Amino acid sequence: MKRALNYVAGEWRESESGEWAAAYNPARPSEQVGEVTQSTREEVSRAVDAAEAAFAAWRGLPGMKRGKFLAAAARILEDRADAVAETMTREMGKTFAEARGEVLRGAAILHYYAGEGERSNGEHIPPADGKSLLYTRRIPLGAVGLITPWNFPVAIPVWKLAPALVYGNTVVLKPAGNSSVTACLLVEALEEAGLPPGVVNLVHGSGRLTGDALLEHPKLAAISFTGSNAVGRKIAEKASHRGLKYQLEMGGKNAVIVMEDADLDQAADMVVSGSMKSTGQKCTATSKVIVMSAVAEVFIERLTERLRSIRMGDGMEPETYYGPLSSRQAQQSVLSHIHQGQEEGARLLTGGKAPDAEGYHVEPTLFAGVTPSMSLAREEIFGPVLAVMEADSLDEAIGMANDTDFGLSAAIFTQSLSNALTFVSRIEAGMIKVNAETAGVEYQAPFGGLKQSSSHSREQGRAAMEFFTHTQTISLSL
Ligand SMILES: NC(=O)c1ccc[n+]([C@@H]2O[C@H](COP(=O)([O-])OP(=O)(O)OC[C@H]3O[C@@H](n4cnc5c(N)ncnc54)[C@H](O)[C@@H]3O)[C@@H](O)[C@H]2O)c1
Ligand SMILES: O=C[C@H](O)CS(=O)(=O)O
Repeated sequence: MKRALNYVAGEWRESESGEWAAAYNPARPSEQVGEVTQSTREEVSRAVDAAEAAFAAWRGLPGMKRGKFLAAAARILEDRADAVAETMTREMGKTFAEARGEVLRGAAILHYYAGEGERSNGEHIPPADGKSLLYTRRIPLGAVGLITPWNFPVAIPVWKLAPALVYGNTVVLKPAGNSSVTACLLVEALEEAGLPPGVVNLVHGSGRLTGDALLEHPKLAAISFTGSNAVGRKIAEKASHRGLKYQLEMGGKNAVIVMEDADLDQAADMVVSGSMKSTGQKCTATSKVIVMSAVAEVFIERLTERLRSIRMGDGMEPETYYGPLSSRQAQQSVLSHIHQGQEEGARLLTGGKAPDAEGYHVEPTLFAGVTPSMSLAREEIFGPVLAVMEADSLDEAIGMANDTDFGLSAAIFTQSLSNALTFVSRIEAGMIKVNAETAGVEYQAPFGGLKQSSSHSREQGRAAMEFFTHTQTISLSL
């Protein structure tokens, strides 16, 4: 069993609080997989101090040198993919195959941002007088706080810390409680890559206590958060109160539209994958399908058949399609949404229960007859629950897909270029897919949502530079 310690100024330490939180395997709740040190406010504050102290020297390194540390960490992660993946599976439940893929995705992101250290980060602009030198440059922010969720314990911390570091910032990472052990393995890779002490710091503990301690530290230069809207709103309020730069990526209620001319087998396969992989615990997961009435019966039949063939189980077993929900609380929340859907009159076609087995499982669940006012059509469920709605036109379907406070991801299945372009031009989502599932983003492209899904900056790709740097405009008259 691993002890998740803080990593501050290059040293692994347990908290002076003497308090620990036990971590259990959601597939086998009797199996303890770790214990996580619970930081005090002072310890979080000292982590920011350490990041601030390391900032001047780190920003002073050439970008190429900073990038080489990231590339070294990527290679270490690649070498340890199996071990990190097993820890992730046993800590938060996703299948080993997905966990291993995520670790390699994290390594790929580190390699991508290593390359950023060699790319231009400013531009020369022709001056009005034709003589002076007018140009821009990017400078780092300083010590940055990163608060991350449990559902992508490697990919999300990496897609924040990699750009933060290569652009010259130092960081304090606060992972979610049920991904703390995995976060330690990530930071171990960065440490072994030779990052100087204080460049990366890791603190564990209660979200509220550590979050408040980060947000209140006068030397913190920015905060990047990924998680629920409820917490995001609190962070935005505290950050804006002190004029702190902040970035929020939050919930989603992601729709798929299935047109009459769609390849229905392809659409059914992609809807199942988008809604059920990772047990539906993705911000970009498909949660509602709006199908043209003319093909609804056939499509629902094919969807139901696929969902009933899904095998739940322990994510370490190769034949498992999806594992348990990440915690008992998550399982109960999903079951509560299912119950509310039934109370509101939606038709349960398959699933809907927790199987009589060890682990926080919920069956693949499909509802039909869902109307726009139902909670199944409006609220983020973050579980293996899919709502089918019917429409008679693309115009009606787009209206139903946009009828949400969120705007993260959306997809359409159609063979018609006209349908696809109409969808692209009118759907209110940051991530738009045609004939592909709503989940899955490419790290070299901007990622983020509209409306309440985001604070409207973008992560990943070169877009990350916008948040993790300031732009300076310089005019030299010689
Ligand atoms: N848009 C995206 O990129 C994206 C990606 C993954 C998950 N999510 C969202 O995250 C949610 C699930 O993740 P979660 O359960 O970890 O979310 P959460 O908001 O409960 O926790 C996220 C992080 O915030 C911390 N936290 C909790 N309370 C805090 C507080 N008062 N102040 C500061 N930090 C606090 C937690 O410890 C954790 O590290 C879902 O809503 C999902 O849609 C969004
Ligand atoms: O929750 C995070 C996003 O869903 C990542 S991805 O879309 O699965 O890549």
